[in-house]
Amino acid sequence: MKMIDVSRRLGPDTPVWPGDTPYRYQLSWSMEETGSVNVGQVEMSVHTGTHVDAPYHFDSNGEKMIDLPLDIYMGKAIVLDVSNATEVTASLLEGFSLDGAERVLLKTDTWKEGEPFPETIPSIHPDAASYLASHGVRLLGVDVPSVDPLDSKELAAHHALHTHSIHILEGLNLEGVTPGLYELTALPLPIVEGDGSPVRAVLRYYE
Ligand SMILES: N[C@@H](CC(=O)c1ccccc1NC=O)C(=O)O
Ligand SMILES: [Zn+2]
Ligand SMILES: [Zn+2]
Repeated sequence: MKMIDVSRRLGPDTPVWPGDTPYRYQLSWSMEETGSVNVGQVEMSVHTGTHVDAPYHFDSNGEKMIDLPLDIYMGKAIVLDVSNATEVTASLLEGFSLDGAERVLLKTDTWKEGEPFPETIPSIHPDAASYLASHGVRLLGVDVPSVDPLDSKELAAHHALHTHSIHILEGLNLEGVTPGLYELTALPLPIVEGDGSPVRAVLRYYE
C-alpha cells in the first residue's frame, strides 16, 4: 500500500487565521539544563494547518472534540477536482460520482503549502450539505482554511454541514494528489474541551 501525507507542516512559518494565536514551539527544558532530555511545549490555535472542527466551534451547545466518534476520520474517501469552482454547489457536485465514499475531499488547488494565509477562498454552498448527506457522506474535507468564505460571520456552510451530520476537515494539502478513491486517516486528538484539533492526515491506496 502506498501512502501520501496530506497534512500541512507545523512550524514558525505556518500561516494562521488573522489575529489568531501564532504557532509556537519552544523547549521548556533543554538537554543542557536537565542533563538527560529536551522537553518541548507547543502553543497554537486548534484551527492551524490541517485540522478538524468540532461542532462546539460554531455552536456553544455542540459536541466537543472528545465527544466525536473516530470512525468518521478513517475510511474510504474520494478526492474530487473542483479547481475551477469559486463556490462548490450541489449542482456542481452532481457532475461527479462519489463511488459510495462516505468521505469527500475537495481539491481546489488554491492554497499551496508555504503560501501566506489566503485573502479569499472558494467556499461551500450550503446546498452542497444536503446533497452530500443524501449520498451518505459523513465527512467533508477541503484544502483551504474554512468551508465558508473567510469574512463570513454566520458560517452557513459549517451549520448546514452540521445539520446534516457531516463533519469538517480543513487545511488539507492535496497538492499533487490525483483525484480518485483512497483510504483516509485523519485522527484528531482527544482534547476534552476542544472546539477542534490538529490532525495528521494521510491517504493510502493500492497501486
Ligand atoms: N471557521 C474557521 C475558523 C474561524 O472562523 C476563526 C478561527 C480563528 C479565529 C477567528 C475565526 N473566526 C472569526 O470570526 C475554521 O473552522 O477553521
Ligand atoms: Zn477550523
Ligand atoms: Zn471550520
